Amino acid sequence: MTGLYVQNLSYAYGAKQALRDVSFAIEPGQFCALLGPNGAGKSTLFSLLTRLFTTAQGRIEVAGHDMARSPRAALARMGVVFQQPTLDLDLTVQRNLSYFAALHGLSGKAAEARIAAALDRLNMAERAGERARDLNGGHRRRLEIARCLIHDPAVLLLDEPTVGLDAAARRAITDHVHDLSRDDGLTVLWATHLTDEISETDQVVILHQGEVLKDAPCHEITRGAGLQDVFLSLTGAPA
Ligand SMILES: Nc1ncnc2c1ncn2[C@@H]1O[C@H](COP(=O)(O)OP(=O)(O)OP(=O)(O)O)[C@@H](O)[C@H]1O
Repeated sequence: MTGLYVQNLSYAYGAKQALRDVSFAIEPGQFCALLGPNGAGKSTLFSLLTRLFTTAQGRIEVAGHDMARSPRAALARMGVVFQQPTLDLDLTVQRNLSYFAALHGLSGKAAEARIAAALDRLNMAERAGERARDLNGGHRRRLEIARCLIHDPAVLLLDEPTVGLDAAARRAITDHVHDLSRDDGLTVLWATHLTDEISETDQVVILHQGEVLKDAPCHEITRGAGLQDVFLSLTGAPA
């Protein structure tokens, strides 16, 4: 299986319980929005999914690999875009990608082919020779998404990837990642607090104060109402 499974996950910072018995499953090729207001626990969940933190309470499975028992295999199948950009701004687009490819043991023709395919996928092929510093915010984010595809992951995790972007760039990035799930079969977990990034057919997991309040297709959660109104009434937070 190539999906993402989270079962009974809990995590506390000392006395502060950040996640409480969180469970959800994302089937292969599904786009799932993790929707939660500030402080809901999204970043804590991402830290557990990327193994920055570990917990004895609960289970994570990535593309069939148990995170606790086979962390290397699980992480190898995962592409991650963190909330804070992590590009080397002094390197070209191509060098940013070849550096990342080398970290994953890819070099030579194999690396070149994967880099070309990833740039093409994000409509960035003509930017390969530009320095990352000279790209606008939207293209820098696209470059980070291209980079997370290089090692051929099955599951993509994106933590509020549109923060700081204007409306057009936000729309472009959101559309690109929806395409990756629909056309390429990638399983996507997209953390956000912005309901307009979510499509009717997306799975939506609503997280609030460390607990899952809803886990269903968007249209089942809204039943004709606006997602923003539903989210607001569930969490009491401005969407
Ligand atoms: N290092 C820490 N020590 C203590 N409490 C923490 C720590 N990091 C986060 N928390 C608390 O855990 C809860 C979940 O935080 P988390 O950052 O995971 O939420 P979030 O949904 O990612 O929010 P945001 O959108 O603001 O990043 C919050 O109540 C937060 O204050």
